[in-house]
Amino acid sequence: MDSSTRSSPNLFDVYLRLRPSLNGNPDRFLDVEPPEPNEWPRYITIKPPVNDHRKRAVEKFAFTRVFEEDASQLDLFQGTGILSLLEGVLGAEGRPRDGLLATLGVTGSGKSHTILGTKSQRGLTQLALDVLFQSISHNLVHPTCINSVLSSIAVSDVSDAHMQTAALFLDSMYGDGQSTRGSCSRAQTPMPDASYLSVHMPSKQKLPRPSMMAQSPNVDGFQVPVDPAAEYVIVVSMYEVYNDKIYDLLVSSVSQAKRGFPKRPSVPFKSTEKSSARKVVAGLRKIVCSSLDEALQILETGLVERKVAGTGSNAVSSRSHGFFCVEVKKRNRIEKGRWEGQTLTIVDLAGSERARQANTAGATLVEAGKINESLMYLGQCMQMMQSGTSEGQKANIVPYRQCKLTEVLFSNSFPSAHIVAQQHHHHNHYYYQHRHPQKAIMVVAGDATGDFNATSQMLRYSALAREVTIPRIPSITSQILSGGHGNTTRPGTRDGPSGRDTPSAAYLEEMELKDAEIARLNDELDILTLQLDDQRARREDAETCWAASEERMAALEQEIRDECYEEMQNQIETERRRWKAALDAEADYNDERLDAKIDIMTREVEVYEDEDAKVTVTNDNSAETKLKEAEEENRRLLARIEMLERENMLKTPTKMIKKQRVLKAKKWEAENVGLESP
Ligand SMILES: Nc1ncnc2c1ncn2[C@@H]1O[C@H](COP(=O)(O)OP(=O)(O)OP(=O)(O)O)[C@@H](O)[C@H]1O
Repeated sequence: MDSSTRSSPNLFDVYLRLRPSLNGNPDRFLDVEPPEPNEWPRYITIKPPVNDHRKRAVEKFAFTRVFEEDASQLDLFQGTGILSLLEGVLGAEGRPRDGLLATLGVTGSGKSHTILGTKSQRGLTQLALDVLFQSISHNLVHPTCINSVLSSIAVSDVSDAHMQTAALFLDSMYGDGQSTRGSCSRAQTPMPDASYLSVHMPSKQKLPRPSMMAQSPNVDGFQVPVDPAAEYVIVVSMYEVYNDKIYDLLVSSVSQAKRGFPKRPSVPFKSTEKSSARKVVAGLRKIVCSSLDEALQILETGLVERKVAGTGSNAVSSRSHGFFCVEVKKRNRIEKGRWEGQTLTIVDLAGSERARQANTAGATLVEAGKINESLMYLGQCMQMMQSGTSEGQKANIVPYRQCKLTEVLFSNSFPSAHIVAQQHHHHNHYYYQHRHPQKAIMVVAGDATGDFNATSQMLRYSALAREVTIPRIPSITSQILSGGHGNTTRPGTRDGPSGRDTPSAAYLEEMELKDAEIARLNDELDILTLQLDDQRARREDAETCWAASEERMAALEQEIRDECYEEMQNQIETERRRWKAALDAEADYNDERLDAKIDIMTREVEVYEDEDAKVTVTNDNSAETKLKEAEEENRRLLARIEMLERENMLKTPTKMIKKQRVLKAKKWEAENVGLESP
């Protein structure tokens, strides 16, 4: 197994750290192969537990180096090349590059122990910070000057961050009384356990005190070269990737809730105005630290937030991928130009969990699915990165855009050129800046006596190389020759002087062939069994991802339905208002028309009925003429009636009728006379 051809020389180094067995369990399924003389162990083999009779294949994995159970935190720090990572981040001697340090492992395998340490032992993060601050101590901007450079640091930041000094941030988180700048009497206050081991955020948090944190191992004397002409600042930010979303860990979810914001807002991973070519985690709170103690306090604050903000299930195991970013920014001491620099990102990846072990209830399933999904993509990316293509090609083939985790982890892993704008005498100058790909170190934590399935699955996608070997079953011939076949008499044998069977040469040859055939079939069977297990594990993972996706789709569907409903309601309301307005306008118009008609009618009626208005009417010529015509018509009609009555009387000389007609005529006359006379 030649891993040198598969592993890229500088892009990714993978170390395996084995933790001491919890209960002195002697049933190890993992063994470290003895190294070549003057070399570190690099290979391990895993064998399924003895009670699993189906599988007898042995899997062998290659790593950059394997750290056995007795390795100390300092061994890890020195042996994993973290110093060279820091050299790249400081970039004093050419080839400045970002650094990535990540840990991966099954729950309980010792990831947090390695990367963050315990109450008594510092982890790789604290050790790296210590060496960093030690190295730049003489060039660090003095704490009293931090406030004056804050705005220039903020201007140079490309990620729309909210820049703050550590002093101000810690004051805002813990209140004046608790600050180190406050009274010294507080120093005696016993700190319960402000480290990551404490699960619940106390109602009033206590400022984590560096003097109470682990001091060992000591890394005094470790130095990384710095640029003597430069002044430095260290800017720290922290976030977690949880269910494919990014959350700022330096924004307290408790105070968010107190201010009436129930949900933690997530922050985007996107390209910004100042970083158009490269995506960044945008809008984070970034803290400018002027000492190691401040940086450690920020780290503790973020770790407590990670525990508090998570779900209840988070109490035991970290379910989110935690990111701790240390930006080392520098500028020329004299020219005081633009702040530039590299970032060291330290990642504590969530424990991988087997689908069947995950709780099948709602959120937990989604969560477990998300973790498995992101770790699966991570595995794919790592395998692709280790394949022997050039860096430029890898950028195209590594599928790192599949989820937030791999996007954040790997988008910085490839060489890129991006345009930088620089202000010079009120003019913007643009130039291409070539970025070297980040250097990445992965520490895989493993327990040789832990969960075989989970561990082997994790090793499969994190190791630099993998090989399956089949242990040969003991030769039947050798068994026969050593007399292991018993007393059975076989064809072609003859009785020897001792009375034992001695097989003939032809029989032995035939047995050898059969033996070889059996061994071959066994090998095939083993490989098939192994493949089947692999496929089964993949299927389970895929099923969990599927279930998680379905749930996500259902949630999305509901969201879209709600949105559509709301939009529909809004449209209906708009339409209703429009129609109401149109109806009102119509009604107003009708009212106006009616009013106008009534007006006209009233005026007409006034002409005929309003006695008082007559003077006005007489002045009106047309009305007067009409009146005269009407009177004339009236007289004419009366005359005609009279004439007709007379004719009638002549025809029907009934007294009665005549009398009626006369009466009627008289009545008409009387009325008309009444109308005419005022
Ligand atoms: N190398 C080691 N030496 C001594 N103790 C260890 C070592 N590794 C782990 N432990 C102990 O084992 C316990 C579990 O380890 P740890 O919390 O680091 O696991 P983890 O992989 O981070 O788990 P999770 O994913 O649940 O957070 C801790 O109490 C830790 O101190």
